[in-house]
Amino acid sequence: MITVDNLSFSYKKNKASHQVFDDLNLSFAKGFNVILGPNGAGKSTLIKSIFGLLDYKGNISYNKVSITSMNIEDKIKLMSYLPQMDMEISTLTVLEMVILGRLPELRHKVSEEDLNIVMDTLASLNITSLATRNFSELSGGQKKLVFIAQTLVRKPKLILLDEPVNSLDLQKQLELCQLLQKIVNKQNVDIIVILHDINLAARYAQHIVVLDENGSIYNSGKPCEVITSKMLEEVYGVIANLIYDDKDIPIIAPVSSVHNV
Ligand SMILES: Nc1ncnc2c1ncn2[C@@H]1O[C@H](COP(=O)(O)OP(=O)(O)OP(=O)(O)O)[C@@H](O)[C@H]1O
Repeated sequence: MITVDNLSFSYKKNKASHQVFDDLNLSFAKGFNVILGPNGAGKSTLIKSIFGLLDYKGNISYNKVSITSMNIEDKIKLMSYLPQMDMEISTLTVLEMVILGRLPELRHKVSEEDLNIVMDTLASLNITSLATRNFSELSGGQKKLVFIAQTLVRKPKLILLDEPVNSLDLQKQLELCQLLQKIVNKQNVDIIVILHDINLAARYAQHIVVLDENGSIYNSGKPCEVITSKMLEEVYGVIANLIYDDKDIPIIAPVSSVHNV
């Protein structure tokens, strides 16, 4: 899966520079990976680096093949990426928006295969009824699901999702995680998802990477190894009780911030 070696990156504007990573090394596992960490830790920057949007130092590889030196066509074949920021306005319908997700595969016209993949994806996200609606008139959560559909129709080997459950209701959050789990298991796809909901991460992730506020790795491993009261206090500054369900999945019950507010 993805291995990150000696990643260093700074955002630069005019003469100012903001370093996010200094010689970061980490590995993701096959399957369902989650990146956790507080605001500003560098989670989005890490995903953007993997997708090749940033000019970083170091090497990122997928199954030992360097993505860093891969050409753009091969990168697009390998990965699809859902950014955190969504476009709000479009004159297209939902169906047209999702078909756009297959742009690299389209050969001058939309084939029956393209349409089948798009319709199957809409059905798997329970949004078939939105297909002919105008995108701009959807709710925030419905728009999010359209962007997720756009990301999935590419049928990539690696899916990168930056906070995909934001603005989804509780049922849709669970359904999306279950769908991602199904895609991982049935289609042999690896995913890396940024989540702020630690309980969702605990339930669905096979491997968790925790970044601390300095953009360093605090810990990585299986949810039950990584999600601890100590981690919640040291990384998130939160006092929390942990209980375990019958499958030994940790459930966190936050009590308070370590700061007196
Ligand atoms: N375009 C940019 N220019 C300068 N600094 C940036 C830029 N984008 C992000 N940063 C800074 O880089 C650091 C990491 O940002 P990043 O968006 O990767 O964090 P994050 O962990 O995804 O945060 P969040 O959970 O709030 O989305 C932050 O300190 C942020 O202020």
